[in-house]
Amino acid sequence: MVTWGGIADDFTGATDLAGNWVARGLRTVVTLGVPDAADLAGITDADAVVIALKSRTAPVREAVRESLDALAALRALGCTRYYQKYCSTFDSTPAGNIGPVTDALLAALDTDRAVVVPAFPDAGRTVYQGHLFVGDRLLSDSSMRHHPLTPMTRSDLPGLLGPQTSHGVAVVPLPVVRAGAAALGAELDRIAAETDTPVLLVVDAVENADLAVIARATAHHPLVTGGSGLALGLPATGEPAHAAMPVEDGHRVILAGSASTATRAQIAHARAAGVPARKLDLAALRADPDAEVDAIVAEVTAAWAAAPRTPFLVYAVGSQDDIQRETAPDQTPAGELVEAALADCARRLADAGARQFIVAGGETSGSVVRALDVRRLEIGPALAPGVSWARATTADGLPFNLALKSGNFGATDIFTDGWQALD
Ligand SMILES: Nc1ncnc2c1ncn2[C@@H]1O[C@H](COP(=O)(O)OP(=O)(O)OP(=O)(O)O)[C@@H](O)[C@H]1O
Ligand SMILES: O=C(O)[C@@H](O)C(=O)CO
Repeated sequence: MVTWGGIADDFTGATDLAGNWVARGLRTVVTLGVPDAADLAGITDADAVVIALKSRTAPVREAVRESLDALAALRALGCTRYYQKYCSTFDSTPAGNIGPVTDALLAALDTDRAVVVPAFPDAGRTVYQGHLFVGDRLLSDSSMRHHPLTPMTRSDLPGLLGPQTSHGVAVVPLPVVRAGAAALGAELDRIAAETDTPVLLVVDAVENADLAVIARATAHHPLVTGGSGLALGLPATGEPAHAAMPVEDGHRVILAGSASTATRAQIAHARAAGVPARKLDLAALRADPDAEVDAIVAEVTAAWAAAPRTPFLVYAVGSQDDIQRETAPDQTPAGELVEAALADCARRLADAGARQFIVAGGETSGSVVRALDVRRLEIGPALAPGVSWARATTADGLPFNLALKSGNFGATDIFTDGWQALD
């Protein structure tokens, strides 16, 4: 019976949440986009279903509509609890899309509160006094300050969320969490009873033990919101529930559209280790995208011919200077060019025999996975906190091994050593 329904605002985030549910013993399926009736009928024996949307940077109305469609699909599956998954670095703008989606889900579920828990200590995300930290830095002092789509220039969650929601936002500090689930639950009740309108409750958490307390205190809440960390706070229902993941025989490719610091370090490491690589040429893409993709495919297939088991890395950003933030009004933004090119590369390289993909970046993963026409993922072993191998099948039944890596997740050697589970 499906209990949990996840609504994730990007594809890497969806596999991140799914991986953590799997780690707690929940059999979890990820659908890419809102599932139709046929997709729903194919979901059997799952405890949790995550619907991956590409709504993080979509227009607000679209993000809300898609999230409500996802909620309706999850309700149709019989879910009784819902998890709005957004980025552990709270990627959003003053317009949204975190707050508007939470408001809409609260209204649709007719509930008066939702906790806000971006903390994911295993990945270095902690919340203290309502402020979000990335490692030892405030969010606004981290590399997220320079994100090409959602630059995060402040760290206080009420300040970030306030402009995005029509509801009140309260902070529940760490000592209340450390007082245990009963005390935390009583405090959440007290705050919720103070107003007639729903309230968003930012709860501090710096360790997994704090997440376990929050999970217990919210066990009766229809809706929780956060990064994936809160899923790790659930009581384990058994051994990790990884899907069997047959290794698909074929070539390996890494597609990195992410501009994040961790991805850049992973690219530098892979290049230093001799992984054949090609950086997208933005000027060439602007001039003639098909010709640039033709040239990439020719280079990758030649490299595979020489070394069939060696992955090839196609990437967008080697250093901060590569990021083009401004474009003339009549020009396609660089990010769109990159996503379209990597999506095209994915399709063409799959036709040429690629069966094992690591894709870096949430937006990038959305574009790539759509181009591959993958409808659902079954989650396999983890490569890093928040990153798992998955078995993917296209609408035509073509199977892949796919790992969708969030921009700032994964150790430096993930592009060289992340393949071990497939060896
Ligand atoms: N040179 C560039 N100039 C501007 N934008 C770029 C450039 N290269 C890539 N991009 C865009 O930057 C965006 C990066 O977002 P993406 O979500 O893929 O990665 P990320 O933010 O690092 O990952 P995550 O969302 O998982 O944290 C994509 O839309 C990508 O196309
Ligand atoms: O929560 C995270 O940090 C990731 O799953 C993510 O959403 C990055 O795109």
